Order: sequence, then structure tokens, then C-alpha cells
Amino acid sequence: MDKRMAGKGKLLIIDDNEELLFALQLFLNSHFAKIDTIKNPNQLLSQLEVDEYDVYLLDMNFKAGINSGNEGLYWLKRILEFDANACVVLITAYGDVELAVKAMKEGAVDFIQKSWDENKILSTLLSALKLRNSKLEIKGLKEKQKQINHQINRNTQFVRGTSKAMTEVFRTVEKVAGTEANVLIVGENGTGKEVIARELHLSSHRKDQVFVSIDLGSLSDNLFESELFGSKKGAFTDAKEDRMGRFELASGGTLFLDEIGNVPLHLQTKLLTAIQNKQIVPLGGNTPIDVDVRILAATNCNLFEMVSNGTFREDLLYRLNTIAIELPPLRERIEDIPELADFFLHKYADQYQKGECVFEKSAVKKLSQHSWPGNIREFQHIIEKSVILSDTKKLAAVDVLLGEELQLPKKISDSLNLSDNEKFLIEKAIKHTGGNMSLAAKELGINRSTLYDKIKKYDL
Ligand SMILES: Nc1ncnc2c1ncn2[C@@H]1O[C@H](COP(=O)(O)OP(=O)(O)OP(=O)(O)O)[C@@H](O)[C@H]1O
Repeated sequence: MDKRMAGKGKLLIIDDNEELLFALQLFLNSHFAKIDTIKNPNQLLSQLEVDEYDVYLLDMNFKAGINSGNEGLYWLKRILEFDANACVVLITAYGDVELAVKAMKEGAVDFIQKSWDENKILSTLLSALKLRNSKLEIKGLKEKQKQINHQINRNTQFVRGTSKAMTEVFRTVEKVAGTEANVLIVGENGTGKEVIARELHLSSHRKDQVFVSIDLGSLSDNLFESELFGSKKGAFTDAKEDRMGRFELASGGTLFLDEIGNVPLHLQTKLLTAIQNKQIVPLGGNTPIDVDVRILAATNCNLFEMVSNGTFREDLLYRLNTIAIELPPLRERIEDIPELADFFLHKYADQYQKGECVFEKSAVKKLSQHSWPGNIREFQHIIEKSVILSDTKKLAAVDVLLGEELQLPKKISDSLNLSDNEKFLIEKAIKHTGGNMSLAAKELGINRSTLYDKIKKYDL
């Protein structure tokens, strides 16, 4: 007997044979925490209202001489309606295998034929209890996964934007999210391809399942297969145990293949086979495993060009881009910059406990004029840096330090114009102090409010 299980489960026996009920209860008593018995199955539903059981032992035939089993099947159904994870073991007439098979198809976990031996009934009921515990564990894990997913999803806020290009993107997202179509998202680095992939997932029927992302560009040939398809113990030197790959992990949910354009040709074939067959074979294994994943892929490469020069498989491209979504670079959607600036300003002001901060018009103008080669990722970093370094709640252009501005100007202006020189020195002091206005004012020999007046005057 499994000692771990002993005394833990609750058993309900439903049989109209009183003698049998008594004998079973006596014999099984030490193996279950609680055993209840019911003679009349009509009491079953009211009994379920007052207590909860792990295992049920249910007679198929309640009137002597009637062997149709219909009554047993009826009560089996009622129990499973009440608790889909219930483990019901049936007592069938001797030799009635056909009925037993039918009952198992309807959800019973096992059956015992009348005139059993004691060891057989005990081992059957303990196996049912083990199964019940596994079912409850899976139920708990699923619930946990759902909670974790909700938690992750709550933290993924983003800006939709009102630019024409982004409005078009979200129109497509809304149309395709609910379908099972594979989607290819293209755009420069940092344009938000993963953000859109997550949004597609969250708007889909798979939203309570996992979103698994993998950067294919960073995988060596060796790692590619084991990361994607998993590996069996002993498949290679370090494979000390079976390991699940991303396809299997994502099963039921969404798999996001990032940097798809960086996958070498020979590995593209393996990827295509997995996507096409909806099956993977772990490294070192030989049994295919079914996987149910929705594929979203992203790249900054022109895959059509790659197909024409023979570096990307055409059949894989057509598998991936049932729907294509193109994300514009930030410089082509400057209408969205004020909203993005506000979003990140609040985010980082909150994170660094800077209180309620706002951008002055000059700052937004400066942000809108930059070309943002690193797109939203770069934009976000610049705002984070500005929030950290500034010591004002009203950030002006001068508080927004673009990458190149952090270096000191190389030569002093040759101009003798007083204003030009004053502007130059103020800029120099600000850069020199890394944007710390109090320090800059001190270095310039003026007070902070004078410095701010001058910043305004020169539109810095
Ligand atoms: N619309 C948006 N609103 C808010 N933040 C965004 C938005 N789009 C992108 N970001 C942020 O910008 C950063 C880059 O986004 P993301 O990783 O999705 O870009 P990507 O195009 O997938 O980049 P890469 O090509 O380098 O993989 C992330 O930190 C993301 O949170």
C-alpha cells in the first residue's frame, strides 16, 4: 500500500446491499480518512451538498436482478457534473465487460467485478485516490498558471497611439486576434513587435494560457533544437534529465518566434516541419509529441528579399505570414510622441518616486525632432535617464538629454556675441553636471531660478 495515501482520502460507497456496505467499510476503514455509505442512490445529491469525496465506489445495478447498468450510468453522470475531477470506480456484474467499457468511456476511472478479492479492490481504490490527487494537483497548477498570466498581463500596459499607421495596425490586430492565423510582425528594432505579439495573444481565445517567447537570433545551432523541441535525458553530455522545449511549453497558448530572419536555412527546415505537422520530436527521442500552438513571428529583415536570394525558405515564409503586420519606425509616427512621452514620464516618475512630473512644450518639441534610430526602446531609455537626472518636476528641452548631448562640447564658441556665449555656457554646464540643475547653476555662479529663466529664454 502507498503509505503517503493512507488515511488521506475520503470515500463514498453507494450500494443497496447493506451487508456489503458494512463489510467494505470494515475492511477499508484503516485505508481512508473517512468512509461514508449510501444505500439509496436518491440520497446521493443531497450527500454531495454536505460533503466532498475523493473516490466513489458506485454499484451499477441497484435492484437485484436488473443488470442493465443504466442506473449506475445515470448516477455516474450526476457525480461528474458535480465534480469533474471525481474518481468513480464502478461495481459491475460479473462478466459484464461491455458495460464496464461503456462506463469508462463516460468518465469512470476503473471498475471492479462482483466477487472480487480484497487485495484487488484495495489496490483499485488506492490507484483511484492517487489519480484524484494528481487531478487536483493539475487543477491547482492550472489555476496558478492563470493567476500568473493575469499578473503578467496586468503589468503589460502600452500606448496604442493615434497615428494613422498605428490605428491601422490595431485594426488588423482586432481582426486577426480571435483567429488561429499565424501572424508575421515586421519592423525595425525597438518598434514594439513583441508588444503587438502580446496584445494579439491577450485578445485571443488563448489568453488564459501561456505566451512563450524565444529569441531565435541568439541561439547557436546546437541549442536551437533542444531549446525549441526539448531533449531527452542522455541526448547530449549535459542532458541529465528530460527537458521540455518551447513548443511543448507553449502548447495550448502562443509561441512568439522573435528574430525569425536570423535562422539559418538548415534549421528553417526543422522549424517548418514542426509548424506544419504540429508535432515535435525532442532531441534524443523518437516519439513525436503533439503540440497545439499559435505561431507569431517577428523580424526586422525583409524576408521576401531573403527568399529571392535563397537565404529564407519560401514555404516557411508562407506558413508564417498568413497575416502580416508592419510596424512603422517612431520617426514616421511623431503624432504619437506626446502620448508616449507622457506614458514613460509617469512610469519613471512613479518608479523613481519623483512625484507628479510634466513635460514642457520645448521638451516634447525636442523629442519630436529626434530621429530615434532605436525607436521606442531608445525613446524609453532617454526619458528614464531624464527623469533620473532632472531635479525639476517640469521637464524642459534642456532636461531631455539625447545620447550625443551627454558628451561635452569640444570647442569654445568663437563668437563674441554675449547671448550666444551665455547659451553656450549654460549648455556646457548642464552637460557637464549630467543635467543636475542645482549643480549647473552653482558652476555658472547664478541661482537655480535664474538658470531656469535663461533656459526658457534660449528654449533649451
Ligand atoms: N506602444 C508601446 N507602448 C509602450 N511601450 C512600448 C510600446 N512599444 C514598444 N514599447 C517598449 O519598447 C521596448 C521595445 O519593444 P519591443 O521589445 O516590443 O520591440 P521589438 O520591435 O520587439 O524589438 P526587437 O526588434 O529589438 O526585438 C519595450 O521595452 C517595450 O515595452
